[in-house]
Amino acid sequence: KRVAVLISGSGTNLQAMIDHTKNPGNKSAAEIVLVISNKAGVKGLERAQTAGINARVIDHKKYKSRDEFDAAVHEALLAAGIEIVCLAGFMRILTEGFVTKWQGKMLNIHPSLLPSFRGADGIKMALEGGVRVTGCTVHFVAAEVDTGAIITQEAVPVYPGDTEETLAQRIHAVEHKAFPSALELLASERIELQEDGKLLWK
Ligand SMILES: Nc1nc2ccc(CNc3ccc(C(=O)NCCCC(=O)O)cc3)cc2c(=O)[nH]1
Repeated sequence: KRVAVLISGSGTNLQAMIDHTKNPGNKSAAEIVLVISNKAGVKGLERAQTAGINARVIDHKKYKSRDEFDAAVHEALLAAGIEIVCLAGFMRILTEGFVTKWQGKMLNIHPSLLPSFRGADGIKMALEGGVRVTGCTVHFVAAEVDTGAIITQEAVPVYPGDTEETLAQRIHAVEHKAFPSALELLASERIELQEDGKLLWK
């Protein structure tokens, strides 16, 4: 399956997916053929170029509306024959129209055990919430942020004295396993998103 990864920054999850899909031993059903960033000059773009993957910037500030930005992204995905979209630290909320077009084909990774701590700062909220276990969630993208069907989750302990940095590092380590495995499930058609929004294991 032809995969595009949308990023806004360093792209550490992008690197994990590049390493996974490029490793012949994994016999991956996914091939990352396009990386799109909404911000120029971010490390994720260099990671793509180093891996020989087509990378481009679609700057949301250059578009008059969210719809027009999303339409430009959609056009780029169609032009590249994309079948699966992965959001890897992509920080723009996507419009319902775009999400509907990619229903059941778009994955996101979130740094908490959803439905706990939805939104832009899952790690900080877990620390402030005083939880002893948190982790990451890979889910299908639905119009309402961080509510799509859950595919995989990985748990990590929260230790006394943890800071956002130490906890983020522990979560990133499991993200780099969870995202490639969820991508593999979708690319090899072992999972599907049902019409009712529930996950179907085939
Ligand atoms: N419709 C839809 N789109 C998404 C876009 C990105 C992410 C990644 N996780 C994200 C979760 C939250 C945010 C957020 O609140 N950012 C601050 C506002 C930025 C802006 O103005 O756009 C961004 C990404 C998830 C979703 C999702 O679940 N559904």
